[in-house]
Amino acid sequence: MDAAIDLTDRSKALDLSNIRAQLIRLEDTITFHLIERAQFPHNKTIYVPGGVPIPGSDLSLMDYLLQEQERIQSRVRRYESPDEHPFFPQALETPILEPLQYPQILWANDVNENETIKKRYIEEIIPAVCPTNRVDRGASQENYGSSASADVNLLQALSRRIHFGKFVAESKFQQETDKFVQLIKAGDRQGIDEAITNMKVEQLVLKRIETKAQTYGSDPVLEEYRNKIDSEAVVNMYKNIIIPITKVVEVEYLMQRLKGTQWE
Ligand SMILES: C=C(O[C@@H]1C=C(C(=O)O)C=C[C@H]1O)C(=O)O
Repeated sequence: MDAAIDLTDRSKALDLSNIRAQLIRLEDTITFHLIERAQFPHNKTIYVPGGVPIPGSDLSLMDYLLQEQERIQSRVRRYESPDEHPFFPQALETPILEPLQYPQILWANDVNENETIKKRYIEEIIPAVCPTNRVDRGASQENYGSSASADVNLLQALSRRIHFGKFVAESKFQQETDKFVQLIKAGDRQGIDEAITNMKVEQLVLKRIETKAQTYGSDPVLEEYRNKIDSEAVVNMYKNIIIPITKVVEVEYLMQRLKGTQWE
């Protein structure tokens, strides 16, 4: 997919204020996808391999839909973009569109936190945002397809947001190269984590996402349409899952940053 931030312009892509603006924009995407998913109950069956019989596949319904979505979107070069990371890399196909000419912005790395993202999404995020009090009445009566479609949109948005940590890390590396070279050469992950942490920005993110969840989750006119999403659950998701995994991406990206450089 062609990214909203111009990744064909290296200086713009590594401007920290531009990157943070993109993270803010992704808050809207994630909040609206959460509201969509929270319409439906947990529907735990769609996350269980074999829970819904799929001809020719032993994947869960959600994994199957995610894999096939990535397959078709790879054909319009979604995964050529440096800010996109597949959950099923083995399913990607050759794009039918001509490749975009991306300059080298990020250093070569193999950081991909999607397995962690998906595991925590299924085990922690869905139970927190979806009503779990309804009995699952099975495929013939529950919105399995709509739930899985909303999951795919959400997981792709969460993956993009979290892996934007690579651009943040590269930007910070270029701003304080000597400091990060020393920490990376020492293998000091804790020190790198402290160096990339900006608590003021994190607090602003949490305050903003709480306001967005409350605002987007309520109809501006009809009183009865309020709290379509649990804003506390959304804040906890950012605080305990999204921001921490983003920082893991930053740290692990930086741990690979000296490969092939004069500092190695
Ligand atoms: C993304 C950044 O790096 C870190 C991660 C943040 C996040 O995931 O929201 C916010 C601030 C930093 O602790 C940043 O500095 O903007």
